[in-house]
Amino acid sequence: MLAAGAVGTMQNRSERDTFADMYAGRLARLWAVERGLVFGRLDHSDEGRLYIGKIGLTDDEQQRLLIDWRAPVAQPFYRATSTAPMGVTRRRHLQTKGRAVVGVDDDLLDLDSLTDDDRATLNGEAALLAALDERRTGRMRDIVATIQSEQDRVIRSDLNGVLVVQGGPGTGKTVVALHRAAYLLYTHRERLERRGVLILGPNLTFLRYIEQVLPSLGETDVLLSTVGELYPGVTATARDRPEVAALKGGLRMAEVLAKAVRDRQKVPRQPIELTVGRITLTIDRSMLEGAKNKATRSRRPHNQARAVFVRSLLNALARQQARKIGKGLIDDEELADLREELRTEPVVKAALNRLWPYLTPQRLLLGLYGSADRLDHAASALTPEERALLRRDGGQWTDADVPLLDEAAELLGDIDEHVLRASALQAEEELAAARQAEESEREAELAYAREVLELTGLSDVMEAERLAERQRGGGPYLTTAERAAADRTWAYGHVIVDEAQELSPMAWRAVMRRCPTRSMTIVGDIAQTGSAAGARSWAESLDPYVAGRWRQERLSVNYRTPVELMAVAARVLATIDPALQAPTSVRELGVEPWSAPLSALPELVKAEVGEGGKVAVVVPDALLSTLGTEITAAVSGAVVVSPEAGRAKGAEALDAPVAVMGVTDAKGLEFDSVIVAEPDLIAVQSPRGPSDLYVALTRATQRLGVVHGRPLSPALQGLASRSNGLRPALQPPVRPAPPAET
Ligand SMILES: Nc1ncnc2c1ncn2[C@@H]1O[C@H](COP(=O)(O)OP(=O)(O)OP(=O)(O)O)[C@@H](O)[C@H]1O
Repeated sequence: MLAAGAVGTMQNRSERDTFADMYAGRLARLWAVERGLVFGRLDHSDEGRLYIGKIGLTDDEQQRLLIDWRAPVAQPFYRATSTAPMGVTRRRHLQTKGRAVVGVDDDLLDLDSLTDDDRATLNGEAALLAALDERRTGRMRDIVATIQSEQDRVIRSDLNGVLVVQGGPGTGKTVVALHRAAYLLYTHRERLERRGVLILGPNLTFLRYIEQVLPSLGETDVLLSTVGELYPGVTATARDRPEVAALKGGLRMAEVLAKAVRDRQKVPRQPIELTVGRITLTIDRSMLEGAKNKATRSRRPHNQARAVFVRSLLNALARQQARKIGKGLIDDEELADLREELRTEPVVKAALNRLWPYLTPQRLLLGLYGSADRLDHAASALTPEERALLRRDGGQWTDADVPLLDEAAELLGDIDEHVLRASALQAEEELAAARQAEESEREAELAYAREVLELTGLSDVMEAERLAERQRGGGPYLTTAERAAADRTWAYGHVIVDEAQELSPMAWRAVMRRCPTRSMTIVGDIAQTGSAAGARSWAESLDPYVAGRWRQERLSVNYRTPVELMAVAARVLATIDPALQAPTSVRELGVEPWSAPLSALPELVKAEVGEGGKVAVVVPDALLSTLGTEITAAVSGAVVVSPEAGRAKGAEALDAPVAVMGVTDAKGLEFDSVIVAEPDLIAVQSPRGPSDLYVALTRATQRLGVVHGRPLSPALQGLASRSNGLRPALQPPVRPAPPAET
């Protein structure tokens, strides 16, 4: 298509582009599923043989060659057992390298047909254990070949309603949620392709970690985002202290914002005098009250109610003007003429802007944070100490600000497009004028113009404008996910929230707005809640929206952390709440967790790197920069993930041999080897510190150590000590039996 070049009529060209896009998409999808394209075979007692793979394929005669794993006929591959064989006599797992089969592993489900030899070599779990033992690459991989039955139930659960998937660390919640997205897109293609699927994750590094999974399943059009990226045009680059995040995340902020908007609709005590030409007009209190009442009764959001306010006030002023110039009673037409004349008078415009300003969410929020007076008024329901926590001048947006911006956008409503365009143009003109100014003035003016754009949120408006232009003007084709990402009011067909226990009540409001049909999958573990504003129970988070209408599935088997490591984590879990149950690990490796002095950290990191695989050092937030510097100086290629790091840094950390990070950035990730520094400092760094420690201790797939200067708490005492590069008590790992020969 591309070689044909851009020739012919406009229609020809546009057809060519459409086909080129379509083929490119198909090609990308086929490349993405190349690894492990076919991984299973089902032998049925009656229907013969079916091959199961990542996508469905037919030959030129439309004969089925490969069944998509999501198709209903593929279900026995995941669900059949020897007690309920679902018509299957044998299930075969195929391991491939490139296009060659390198191993097979059979489950014989019809036990009567087994020979004695079969019985001796039968090992149904070999494929799973082989997959779990593989070294980590820094990116999550799909698990289509080894989905377990309890996971399959979650993946194929009905599209409608809210499904909560509760499970301990490593139970596959994330990977299962991603496979569910692929399954739902396959089964409800028509509905979901149009409305899109949104997946929310806890941080940008995590999004990088999971971003390959859906493309590898042939699905490319899903939007991955964090709550901090949910508001188009704003990127949260800072993190609030726990007490500030907790305050901003609380529902009281909804009322504070509503009040802050009302406070911007002013009725001054003193009348306002305006000189228009040779006469003086007066805006008095009763005119203002009347206009404000009409605007409030219109029940429109602030920026749209402004039109009602302005019209009412201009009518009153026009009548006053008519009286003053001796016209007495005027008809509607004359009234309209006078009103339009007044509308363009600079003094009138300025007065209207003071009385009922157009507001962007950014301007409202910064205006509130930036003024102690405004805070005292709007946030009178908060204590003085709480109000002080909100005070700030400018600065970067934080994750906790984003749901507040979203809430403000609801209260304010959109600004008329022509007003936006005019203001954006004006701001751009100011910028251009500043560029031409004298060198000495230039810097200051430029900075000012930029600040204006930034503070008023017009920089985003212009972004949005450009995007709208792309959409209108036949620019590059936008996918559903791209269009949805740019539109704050987009209603998704399905929303998946991962690490959902971290969402604050204000964040839930923002998420629920994006899914009016409430078709959602909520994935998380209440015991891992780290955010001070996060959930203490699913009911507390969800009942305000779907009371009695959400269903829960539990995942109980840990596929990540070996038994030896999980035993340590379980002791920490018991300190949070003795009633909490750690998931059961599926593997035993014979490698004991160890402890060592903090001073040995750089040496131990080197030793771990020497053993191979990806290494993470999880540290208390307060020590991130010192320990980060120490490790990057000692180990080449080590990368520190700081809260400000964007997606690029996150990806760098995943690819590095060693990554140093706080617990918030380690959420949802996994590494071959993990060293937790000063565990007891992690446990006290925030009110949810013990949960943070539990998260840190459950990130490893193979090896775990702790280094400490402070005494260890009882839960961590008794670990084998390791002060040099040597690993204590290394025992030969218990390996599963080799797969059956065929
Ligand atoms: N059926 C399976 N086959 C192969 N690997 C699996 C299977 N289920 C889970 N895993 C692997 O187990 C690991 C943990 O999965 P995942 O990260 O989804 O767990 P999680 O429940 O989200 O954990 P956490 O709550 O700690 O973030 C991943 O490496 C995943 O690929």
